[in-house]
Amino acid sequence: MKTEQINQAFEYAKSRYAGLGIDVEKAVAEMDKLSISLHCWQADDVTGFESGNDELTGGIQVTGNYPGKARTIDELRADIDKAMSLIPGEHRVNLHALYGDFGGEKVDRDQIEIKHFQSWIDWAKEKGYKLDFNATCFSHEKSSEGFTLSHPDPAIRQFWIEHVIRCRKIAEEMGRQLGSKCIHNIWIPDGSKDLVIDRSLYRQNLKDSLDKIFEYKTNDELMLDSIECKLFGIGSESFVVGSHEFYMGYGIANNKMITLDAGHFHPTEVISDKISSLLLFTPEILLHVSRGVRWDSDHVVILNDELQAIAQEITRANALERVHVGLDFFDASINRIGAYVIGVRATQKAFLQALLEPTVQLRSYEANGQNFERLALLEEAKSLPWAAVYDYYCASKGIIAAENYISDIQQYEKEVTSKR
Ligand SMILES: C[C@H](O)[C@H](O)[C@@H](O)C(=O)CO
Ligand SMILES: [Mn+2]
Repeated sequence: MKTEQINQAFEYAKSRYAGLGIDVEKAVAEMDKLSISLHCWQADDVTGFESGNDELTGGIQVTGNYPGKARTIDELRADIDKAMSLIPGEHRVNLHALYGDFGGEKVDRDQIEIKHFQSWIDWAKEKGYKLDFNATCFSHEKSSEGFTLSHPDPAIRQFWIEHVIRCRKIAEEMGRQLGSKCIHNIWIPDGSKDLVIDRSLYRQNLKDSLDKIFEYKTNDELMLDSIECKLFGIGSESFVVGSHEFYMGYGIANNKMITLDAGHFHPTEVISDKISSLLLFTPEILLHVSRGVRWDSDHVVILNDELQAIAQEITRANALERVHVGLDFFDASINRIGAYVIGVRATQKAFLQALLEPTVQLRSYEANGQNFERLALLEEAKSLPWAAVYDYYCASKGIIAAENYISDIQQYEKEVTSKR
């Protein structure tokens, strides 16, 4: 696509939207404030850099063996940089505790410290990224029985409590050094393949562990905690301790953020419809933008109906500042950097489309009971020239617009990832 075409299309889009009372420049400026957190684990199939630990457990699975997976911290950082170079705006990087810079040393999870993440902070500072963080309660011998913070053995629970407290301290320091609140997410794999009699026991254990974890008070200006539920995982089909009800109850009672992962609910259940309810009761929300397909909750994000609905719910509720947006998928069957770019661009497109929606008119139709008019305008809005605005946004930020980024990724694959 040529610059001239982008500009012409944008001018047309601007006047088309102006006719509907929509200020395109304002929508673009709002979109530009949306900072998306890129999950580091897409680049290396959730392997991380712990010494001697490369088995992925916890009921999550990466399928595919496309060549070019990042094998070292330097490769992973280079891949994230490459992806960022193809995405307009300023974004964040979401790290997991198993991605520490351990220098080949065996550092157990209950021993990690800020020094193991200092090189990430320095790198982020140099590149202008902000960081988010996650405790890693899977891919470890002490999670091999399927339980961590809810384990019946108090010694195992204590090990994971210590790990999560350390992660919260690391997140706090990341926030301090980078001058931006670090979101720390807690997801645990705890659950069972088959029937469990004493569900209350495990849930009581998880509640007690979380209470102990949150006894350590962090500075809200530097970090915020979020807790993530799941319906089931591979090997935890019959029982998941941290269900939606569990974390929703805990989050509301304890003023914690709830993470809504788009792939963690029943196949026909959508997170878009949970946003306006949760925002009434929790301070903020963390979204894990993902795409469930049958049993898998982690396909590459695309611009589908649910992603559009998520963005619409947030913009219609005027809640962009209360929702943190992170990506969460892992696909090893295609170019991994391409997967990032597809996912972030799709997310940005969904938000831009939502910001360009003729919401004032739609609300007025709704208030007047003009439901045919509401449905008709919603349908027409789908084909308004929002894509021209997105291309213009890319170009205005000096980022390759439209499908032209495909050849850039092919080139990086030829020169870099295919040689790994
Ligand atoms: C690797 C992440 O912690 C993980 O994806 C988590 O957020 C999740 O969604 C597990 O299913
Ligand atoms: Mn998730």
